[in-house]
Amino acid sequence: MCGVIGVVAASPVNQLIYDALLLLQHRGQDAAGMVTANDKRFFMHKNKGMVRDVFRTRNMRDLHGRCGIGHVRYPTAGNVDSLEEAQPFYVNAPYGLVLAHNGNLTNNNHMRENLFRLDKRHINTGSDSEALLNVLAHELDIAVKEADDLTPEEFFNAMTQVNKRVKGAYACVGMVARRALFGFRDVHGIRPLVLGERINEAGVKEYMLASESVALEGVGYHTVRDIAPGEAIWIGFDGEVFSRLCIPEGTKPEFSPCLFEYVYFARPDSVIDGTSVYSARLAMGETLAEKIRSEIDLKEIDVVMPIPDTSRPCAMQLAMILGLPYREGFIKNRYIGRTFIMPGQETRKKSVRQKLTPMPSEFKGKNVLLVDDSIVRGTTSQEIVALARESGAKKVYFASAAPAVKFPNVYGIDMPTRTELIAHNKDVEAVSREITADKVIYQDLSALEEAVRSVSQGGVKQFDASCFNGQYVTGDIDMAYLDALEQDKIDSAAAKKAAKKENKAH
Ligand SMILES: O=P(O)(O)OC[C@H]1O[C@H](OP(=O)(O)OP(=O)(O)O)[C@H](O)[C@@H]1O
Ligand SMILES: NC(=O)CC[C@H](N)C(=O)O
Ligand SMILES: [Mg+2]
Repeated sequence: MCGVIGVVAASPVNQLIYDALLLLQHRGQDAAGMVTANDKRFFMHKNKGMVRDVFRTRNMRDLHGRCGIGHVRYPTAGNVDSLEEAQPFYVNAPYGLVLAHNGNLTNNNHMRENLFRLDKRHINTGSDSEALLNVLAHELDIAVKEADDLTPEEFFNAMTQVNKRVKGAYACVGMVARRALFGFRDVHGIRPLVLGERINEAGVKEYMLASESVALEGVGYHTVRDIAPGEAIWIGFDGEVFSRLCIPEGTKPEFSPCLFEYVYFARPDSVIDGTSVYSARLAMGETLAEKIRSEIDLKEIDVVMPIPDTSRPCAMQLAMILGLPYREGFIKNRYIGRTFIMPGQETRKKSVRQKLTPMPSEFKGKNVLLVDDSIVRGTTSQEIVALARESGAKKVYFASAAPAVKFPNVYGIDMPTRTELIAHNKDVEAVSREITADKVIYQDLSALEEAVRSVSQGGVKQFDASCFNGQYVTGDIDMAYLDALEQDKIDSAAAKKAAKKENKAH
């Protein structure tokens, strides 16, 4: 679940993009990058690590220009450790293009094969984003050959072709050298992308595209609107804006934003597709409270506690509705990032204990109801229930604002194998046993969807909820696809292990 930023301004944008990327850090902690542009060329810097580690003063000094794009990466395709796959990506023709991508393509292998065989382009990394950029470059090349020059019209024609060839989730920003900033969103609108603007001191309009509204509001822009599913936008370096729906003829894709953005990924202070994430999380707390009321005698619960950070609004509202005391039983170490998006199970497990410390006085002799936004691999819940018991809790109930996660996510969340999901092939009692809770209560999917819809001002009717119900909105995912994905993961883990062994031997 990466984060992207794009800006066209009247003064240097390096610091602005840096600040906006910091506000998107929760979407990707593994790598970060920025490309700026002046009237002649691009300037790029990217590396592995968090925003603060990647951009040093000396790097910032070299990022010239008043237009630019930025990216924070949470890898879902290719090699997790690879610097080569940090974004943005660059191709030199036509005109010179750079791209930053949030999402994950579901026809990556097929596309790469076609790029090589038909378009005579070689992709030297495993990144789906680099492949996407090459498809765009190829289609732009064809569009400009037919028209002799690149205008927004040719760009939109090329984007319609891209949307024909590329499947999966993609919310992107990019630039054409010396011409424009552009952005586009896949035809189902799975990943978010929002447009903002501001008027600077000289009265000139400046534009920003961002994965989440918090990134643009936090740096002094205001939200104009969400980019629509299948829409592409072109913001010339001269400030002229054009946009068009680039949905291939004969297709009628349904708008299906990712439900997990509201559950976990997005910051609560963002508004995505007209829906406040914070209000959605409060509403989740209300519906979950009703489920708890029907499953547990409330006299059995002494106290409600959130698992910081994401579940806080939900747990708070739930406690209020149930009339139970709300307490902070776990103190979060502010210097440890999000554990779910860290690579490697060992790191994730260790980090949960580093991140959350129990307050023994809140647990001693009490029946506690712990509330989290989701239980995915069960890393957090397993550790947390053990910590609660070690701290003297009598009974430990565990409630999840999301339903059981039973299927892989193929649209930009790194959970590609069914076996790593704690609820795969297990009923709720088996999950309770596994995390050693007295009882687990999951929110029902219909209640979760209704909760988000109830606060939506943007007319969102349906969601991509594939990790809960196994229904993939792009229509190209079946058992064979999921099996192959799993095999890929097993093979690459084995290859990594073998390489490590060989390195040691030398
Ligand atoms: O079952 P799991 O595989 O452990 O995944 C679910 C947990 O991971 C996330 O927390 P994370 O620490 O990433 O971020 P947060 O601080 O925003 O809650 C999420 O909020 C759950 O707590
Ligand atoms: N989570 C994402 O959005 C990842 C983007 C892209 N698939 C990558 O792996 O770099
Ligand atoms: Mg959490």
